[in-house]
Amino acid sequence: MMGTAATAKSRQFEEEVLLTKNLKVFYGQQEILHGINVNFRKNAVTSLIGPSGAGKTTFLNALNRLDERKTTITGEIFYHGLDINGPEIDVYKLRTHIGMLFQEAHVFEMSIYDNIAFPLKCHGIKDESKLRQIIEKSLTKAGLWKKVKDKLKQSARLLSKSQAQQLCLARALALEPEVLLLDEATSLLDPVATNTVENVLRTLKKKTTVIWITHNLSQAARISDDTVFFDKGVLVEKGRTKEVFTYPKSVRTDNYLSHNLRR
Ligand SMILES: Nc1ncnc2c1ncn2[C@@H]1O[C@H](COP(=O)(O)OP(=O)(O)OP(=O)(O)O)[C@@H](O)[C@H]1O
Repeated sequence: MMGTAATAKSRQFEEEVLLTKNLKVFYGQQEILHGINVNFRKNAVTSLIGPSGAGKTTFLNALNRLDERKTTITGEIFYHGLDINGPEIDVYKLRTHIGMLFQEAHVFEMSIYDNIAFPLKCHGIKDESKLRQIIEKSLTKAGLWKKVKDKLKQSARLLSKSQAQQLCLARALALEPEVLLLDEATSLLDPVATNTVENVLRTLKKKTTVIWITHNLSQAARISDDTVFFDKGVLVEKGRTKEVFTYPKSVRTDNYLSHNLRR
């Protein structure tokens, strides 16, 4: 049994799904992120907003160890208290807990079915009926099941851009990640698909911590519980979305929002 102090610590990690401490990211000699300290609330949707070049993507990629060959990282990123850059961390496994969706849909050169089945098989799920069950469930969650249920064996390349992105969302959801990172994942979608993804994010937050980058400020205001404003590699402000949008604490946030919300 754990002692009281250990129990309190594990409870703290339970709540602190993901947090960064003095996180700096460098491309070569250039420091892009200047010491980011942030804690993401469990099962909340957090929007990362800010001007182009602020470092949002660099930050998001660091949370998934995506750019590690190109960047140098100092400081720490903790996932339930574990330093994700620690030597004992299996990146492949980490990414089953922290999933990611990009602006462009990256479908595999495979059937719609196999696009979802492949990663599941890699993680040891081989039973066909179990696979079918997960595939149907995740395609339903992503709002695509009805459209593709009769053509699961067709190439995923035949899907429209929006449908391909929904397939990528289904693929990410199939692994039931605890954290889902999205980098402008709806910016190339049609309005119907955008609405579907927004609804998925709303329902996901019962079980999932969502962190996403969006340039669409009304979307951020609509969907997210919390908002983080980045500018020039600095985290300028973080708070409840309503507060950040209504009473920003920083003049920099205020200027950015008033300039960009009007457009
Ligand atoms: N591969 C790279 N090599 C060198 N510098 C890079 C690289 N990728 C990004 N940068 C630099 O890092 C800084 C932050 O870029 P980043 O893409 O993280 O910003 P962003 O806020 O996501 O911008 P956007 O909203 O336009 O996507 C920029 O100055 C950019 O030029």
